[in-house]
Amino acid sequence: MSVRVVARIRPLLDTENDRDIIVRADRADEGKPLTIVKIPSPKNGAEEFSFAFNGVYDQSTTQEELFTAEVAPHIKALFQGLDVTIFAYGVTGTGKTHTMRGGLKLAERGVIPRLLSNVFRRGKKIAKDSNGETTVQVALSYYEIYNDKVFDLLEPPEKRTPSGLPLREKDGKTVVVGLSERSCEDLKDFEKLYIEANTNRVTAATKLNAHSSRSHAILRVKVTQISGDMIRESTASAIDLAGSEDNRRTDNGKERLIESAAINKSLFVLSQCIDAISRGDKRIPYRESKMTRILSLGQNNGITIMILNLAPLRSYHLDTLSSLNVSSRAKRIEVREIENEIVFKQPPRTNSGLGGANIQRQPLRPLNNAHNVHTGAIAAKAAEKAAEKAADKPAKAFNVYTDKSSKPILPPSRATMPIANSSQVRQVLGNKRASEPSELSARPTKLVRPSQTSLPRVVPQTMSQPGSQTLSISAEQIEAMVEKKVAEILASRAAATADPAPAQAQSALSENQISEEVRKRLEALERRIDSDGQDARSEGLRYLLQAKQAKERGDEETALRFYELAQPYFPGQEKLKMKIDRLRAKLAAKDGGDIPAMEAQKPRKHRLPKVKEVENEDEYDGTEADVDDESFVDRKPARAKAAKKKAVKGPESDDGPASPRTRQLLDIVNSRNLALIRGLSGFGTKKAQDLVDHLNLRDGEGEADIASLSQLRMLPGMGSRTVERAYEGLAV
Ligand SMILES: Nc1ncnc2c1ncn2[C@@H]1O[C@H](COP(=O)(O)OP(=O)(O)OP(=O)(O)O)[C@@H](O)[C@H]1O
Repeated sequence: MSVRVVARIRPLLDTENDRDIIVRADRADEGKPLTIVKIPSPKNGAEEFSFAFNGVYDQSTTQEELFTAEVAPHIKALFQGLDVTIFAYGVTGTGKTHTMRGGLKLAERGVIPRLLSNVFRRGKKIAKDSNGETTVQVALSYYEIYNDKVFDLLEPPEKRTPSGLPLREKDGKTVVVGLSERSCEDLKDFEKLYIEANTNRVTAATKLNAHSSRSHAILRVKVTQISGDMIRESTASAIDLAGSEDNRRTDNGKERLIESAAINKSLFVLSQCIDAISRGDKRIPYRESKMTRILSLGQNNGITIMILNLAPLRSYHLDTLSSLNVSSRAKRIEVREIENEIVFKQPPRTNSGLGGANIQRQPLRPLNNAHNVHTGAIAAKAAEKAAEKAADKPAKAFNVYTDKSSKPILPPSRATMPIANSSQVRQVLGNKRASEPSELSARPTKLVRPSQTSLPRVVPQTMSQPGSQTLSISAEQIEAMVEKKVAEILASRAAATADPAPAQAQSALSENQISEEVRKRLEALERRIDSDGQDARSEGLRYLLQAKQAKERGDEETALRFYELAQPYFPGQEKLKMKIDRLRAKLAAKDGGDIPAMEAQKPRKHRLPKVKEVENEDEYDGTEADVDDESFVDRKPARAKAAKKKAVKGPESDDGPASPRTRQLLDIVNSRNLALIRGLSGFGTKKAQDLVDHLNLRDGEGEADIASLSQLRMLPGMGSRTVERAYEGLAV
């Protein structure tokens, strides 16, 4: 089944005026359910765009109607062993939290409390119908992803470590290592835990001078059915994503931009994943952000429902178009519906392999079920009781009331109709980046303006990971870079948003364009990067990897965005800068010069000799191939200079024929044979692996073998000393 994508248009708030309504729900045919969202073109109000969804819920839709139509039908499947994921996507203030969490009153309860209520009710029924032979246990995990770091919300904020909890792949699923899990007997238990956890979320956010809605919140409800020695586990995940708004249209200060960059990055990666899946690419960039790793859209077996929340107002116009574009593509994602199999109780394992102080253990699963068992423990009844004292209530806390049986309501637009064809989705804009009417900034925001001091505190979290080589960068520089970078990213994002044509044109470019070989190499590099942990260099490399992949598919706008994201990690690197400049100029030439003026006018100087001098913009075509993308990685300007200097008086000059020893060294290097390279003097496994990865990357770009020692010295992680040691260590 495809990911089911439904849109929900929220009603007007008291302060909003119905004159400003521009988004409306519609149906494909008279008498059919609502499946279409209509919105005018920002450039020409007379023109209207239509986006088709599996279901559309208009302003009058109640919480109960939405739940009954979209979530309740899947509770049965959950108990049959299928995992269910429900996530809310949309701009800040469009009703994601209202939809997922809801309000205080019974009728205002959102998807999450209703889901729990239904789960408990069904669990009780199963136990009763089986005369107590089957017991149903419910356990909760609740965590947030803030600035691409995972924090347990069932633990008090004081217990957080700056780097958050790590993720691991286990049996084909992404698990959060060390995440706590609490058993939950009934709705009251749940209410207490949930309120306490949301208080933790607000407290933690306040400490950072941020707003809790700037993180993605993930509630995981694990249902374990035990019958004799048989166990069946399944999980319902309810995810309230952070707002996907464009910062140019909010009153975000510079400080918030760092945080926004993390949100934008994860949501951008999400949209990249959606694009890649809908194009049928083999490689989906899940690993580029924690949120997408956890969400694993289209990878997880089970049922996925994406709720796109929309505000009907003009002040959200461009953001609404952007989110409509992303989510309407998500419909094409196919999800395998595979039940989690029943497993049998076995003696507990002594070591699960996953560390972490809080990790719970679970019974050993038979290996033949390993592909779909859940990790994480069945939280024992003796699980830690929630702290008695709930401090300040969260801003949007709600009460869960005992469940009253409610009249089932027919789904207003439970559409099983096939997705409308793409012709129904109108092209939105031309190529030019949309300028914003001034009224677009008028919408309310929930963002808290932080103090000036928050920037240096937040930035080093990202930049100062172990292994980072970019620490010399000052807070001011970062601030300037971030400001510039975000402005640029958002400018190009708006352009992409305003014009879905390139994305659709891209879908015509098949993934065959990335050869199998290149894909393998990229994946190898990705794994390598991943194993490097979270250091800033890895982060930079990830962006470079993304950029290269985008370039491979001919998506230069995306490539540019990723190169720009990578830039702060490789400060002072002329090659990268030139690459960015060139791409900008090239795109500007395509777009008729409509790029941020400050960039378009940049003088092109300090070119490295290797790069072809460019006289006019036409000549940019084809100049990419002669630039080694990653040659700046691991290299500070001073170091590059030193390497150059040494190249002249190295083991041997590159002039004239290579000596036998040089030949021998180059042969070993060019063999790409890990064992041989590791055998070189001064090479450890990591260095050897880095070199092989890099050579593979060069291959993917059609670059020739390493022909000289000076060329070798210029490779990432090499340098003169390494080359000298390897050279000296060779017996001729
Ligand atoms: N369907 C609805 N009915 C009534 N009020 C709604 C509805 N949807 C949203 N609202 C109201 O709109 C406001 C914004 O909603 P909410 O906070 O849920 O947005 P959000 O998308 O979660 O924003 P953020 O990304 O900042 O968390 C709230 O006051 C909420 O009560």
